[in-house]
This record gives sequence, C-alpha cells and structure tokens, in this order.
Amino acid sequence: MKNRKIYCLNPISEIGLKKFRGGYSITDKIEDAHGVLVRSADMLAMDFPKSLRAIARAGAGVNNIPLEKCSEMGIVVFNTPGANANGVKELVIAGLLLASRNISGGIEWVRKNSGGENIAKDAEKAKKAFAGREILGKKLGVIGLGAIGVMVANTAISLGMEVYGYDPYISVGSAWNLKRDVHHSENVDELYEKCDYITVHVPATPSTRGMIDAEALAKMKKGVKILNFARDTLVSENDLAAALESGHVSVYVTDFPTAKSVKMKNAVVLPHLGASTAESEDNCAVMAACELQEYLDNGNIKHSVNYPDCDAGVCRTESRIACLHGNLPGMISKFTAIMSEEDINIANLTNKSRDKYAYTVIDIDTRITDEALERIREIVGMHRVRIVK
Ligand SMILES: NC(=O)C1=CN([C@@H]2O[C@H](COP(=O)(O)OP(=O)(O)OC[C@H]3O[C@@H](n4cnc5c(N)ncnc54)[C@H](O)[C@@H]3O)[C@@H](O)[C@H]2O)C=CC1
Ligand SMILES: O=C(O)CCC(=O)C(=O)O
Repeated sequence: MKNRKIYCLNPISEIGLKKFRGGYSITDKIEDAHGVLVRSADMLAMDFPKSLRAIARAGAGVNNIPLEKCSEMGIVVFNTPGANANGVKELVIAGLLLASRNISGGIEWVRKNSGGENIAKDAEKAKKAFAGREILGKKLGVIGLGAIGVMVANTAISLGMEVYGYDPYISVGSAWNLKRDVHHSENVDELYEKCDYITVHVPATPSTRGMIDAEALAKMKKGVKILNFARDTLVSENDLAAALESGHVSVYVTDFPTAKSVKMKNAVVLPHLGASTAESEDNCAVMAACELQEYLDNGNIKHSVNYPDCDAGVCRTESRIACLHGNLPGMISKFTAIMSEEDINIANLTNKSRDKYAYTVIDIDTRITDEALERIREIVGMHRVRIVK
C-alpha cells in the first residue's frame, strides 16, 4: 500500500484536498513530503527534502518557486492554468471602474461624515469632488493575452470599450478565444500611444521585470490609467511614482501592496485579492491536487512549468520507471543499454523534452534490480529516477 504525503504551504481549499484518494495523507512535516501544494508562499530560499517529487502551485504565477533548482533536483513543478482567471478578470473590471469613478474617495467621504445630521444634503454638495468618466467608448490596452488577458479583453468589448491587445507569444487557444473586435497590436508602442487604460497580464520573469518603466510611461497618453493585477515587479515603482506625481499617469490600480505603492499619489492598492474567491480557490485546489496525484501515481505530467508534459497512460506491465534528466545526446541509449545488459524487456518508452530538460517513462516486463537502478541514477545528467510502479 502506497503511503504518499502531501504538505500544504498555504491553506488549500478542502474540496481539493478531498481529491486525494486512499494511500495519501496530509502531513505537517515538509521533511517527509512527496508533494507540496502552495499558493503565494515564497519558496525561493527553501531547502527541499529528498522525498519531494513534485510541487503544485494552486494558481498561475510561479515566481515564488525556484524553478531551476527544482529541475536540477528532479522535482516537477505544476501550476493551474486558467483556474483562477475568472476571479482575476472580475476584479480587473472592478479595477477599471475604480480607476474611472472616484469610488474609493466617495466611500471615504461617507465614512468620515457618517456622524453628520445633514449627510444627505451634504453629500449632494460634496459629490462633485468625486465625479468621474465612463469607460464606454474608451480605449483599453491589454498586455498579455493569456487566460486572464483574453477574458479581460472580451469583457471590456462587451462593456463597450475599444480594446487593443498585445502578446507576441499568444497561444493558438487564446487567439481562438479572443473576440474578433479586439485590435491586434503588433507593437506595444501602438497600444501605449492609443490607450486611455492599460492593463498588464504577463508573468513575472527576468524579461518582463520593470517593463512599465520611464521609457514606456513616456510613450503613453497624458492622464493614462494603469492597472496591474499581475505582479509588482513588472513596474518600475520609482518611475511610476514620478509619473503619478506629475499627473502623466492619473491613476494606478494594483493588487500588490509594496512599501512604495501604498504611498503613491492616486494609487488604489488592494491586498492581492485577484484569486481570492471561493470559486477560484476551489478550481485551483482541485486542479493542483489532480496534477500531483496523476504524477505521483502514474508518472504522467500535465501543466508542468519546468518539465515537459507527458502522458504514458496507466502502466499495464510489471513495472514503470520514470527518469528526469537533461535534454542531452545519448541519454536514452545510456539507460536502455543498462536495461538490456540486465535482460530487461522494455514494453513501452515515452520520451519528451522541454528546453534543457527531458522526461522518459519506461514500462518494463520484469522488475529492475537495485544495482541497475543505481547505475541509471549515476548517469551524468540524470536528475532523478523513480520507480512509479
Ligand atoms: N492578482 C492575482 O491574484 C493573480 C495574478 N496573476 C498573475 O497574472 C499573470 C497572468 O496570468 P494568466 O493570464 O493566468 O497566465 P497565462 O500564462 O495564461 O498568460 C500570460 C500571457 O502573457 C504573455 N506574455 C508573456 N510575456 C509577454 C510580454 N513580454 N508581452 C506580452 N505578452 C507576454 C504570454 O504569451 C501569455 O499569453 C500570472 O503570471 C500571475 O503573475 C494570476 C492569477 C491571479
Ligand atoms: O493564490 C493566490 O491568492 C494568488 C494567485 C496568484 O497570484 C496567481 O495565481 O498567480
């Protein structure tokens, strides 16, 4: 009977944890975990136990996980594409309205004046200070047309906005889902020059770090409103603070409080609430739990961000071995040669690669000896060898 342990670094929705069938338990000790479920907890400086085979991020962004280190240790990292996209999209739409109508200023005025006898009359006088603009007919630029960006763009079209989308790496699936009225900007500068509102929905990576900087801001229209529900690091905060001070940017709505963003003039800052809905939390937890279980039980990989996806089905032979290794010449011949020397028949072999890394699943007709397994583990470039069955 297998005895697989799952450690939760953040609270994970119960409906997801219930997806783990018999043979699994939730542990409070990461030292003996086979799988980790995480949301936004920072794992960058963590030490991982030898037992750890996979990490599932119940969410989209994986900038809190050291991907290279995990790959080298043969730890597969998953995320849950699209599972919280609707939750984020709805908050972004709220963000568009917060940016165009002074809703937060109005609420604050009512709170401050809540003791006043004549609040109804006073409100009628005070309200001109909180007047805004409508989003109907305004131009919205969406940078990053993935799960969230596509939903935001399509909803904004339904709300009567003119939408410009920019994503040089757009997937076929996203392109199919995008409403045809969305203008395709081939150059981000076009979007900067034309749009009244700009919203970013790209992952935080070294190449997107600080993409909204002084140079980008200078290309935008005077009075532009910027929304950032993706990550704080996409924005150069000093440059943005200066643009808000000068009025070049009229409002900044963000889901990421930082020591700087909370002090910015005309910034509306939320405490990372994009995916904090019961629906998104459930969707992410269920998807993450299923991914972990499928990998631990069958060695199949779906929605990994560091190893290739691989579906070898269910093992029907005596044993299944899974090798996580570098995408290097001669790797397969090295471990199949060892099996051949041991007189082991390979019934099925599936090999997939992704950039520097590769994954091979081998179904064999007899059980492998400890010696053969050790020899395979010692191959240079081998990161982990698992007996899945
Ligand atoms: N506020 C919150 O609670 C949440 C924030 N997020 C953040 O939003 C990001 C996007 O999430 P999803 O849409 O689900 O991810 P996704 O992976 O579906 O979409 C990201 C898109 O960005 C595009 N992209 C990458 N680099 C680009 C660049 N330089 N310029 C233009 N496009 C570029 C990709 O081609 C892809 O289509 C996540 O990486 C995460 O950081 C995600 C979920 C919740
Ligand atoms: O789990 C969360 O609340 C954060 C969601 C998020 O930022 C993401 O999915 O990238």
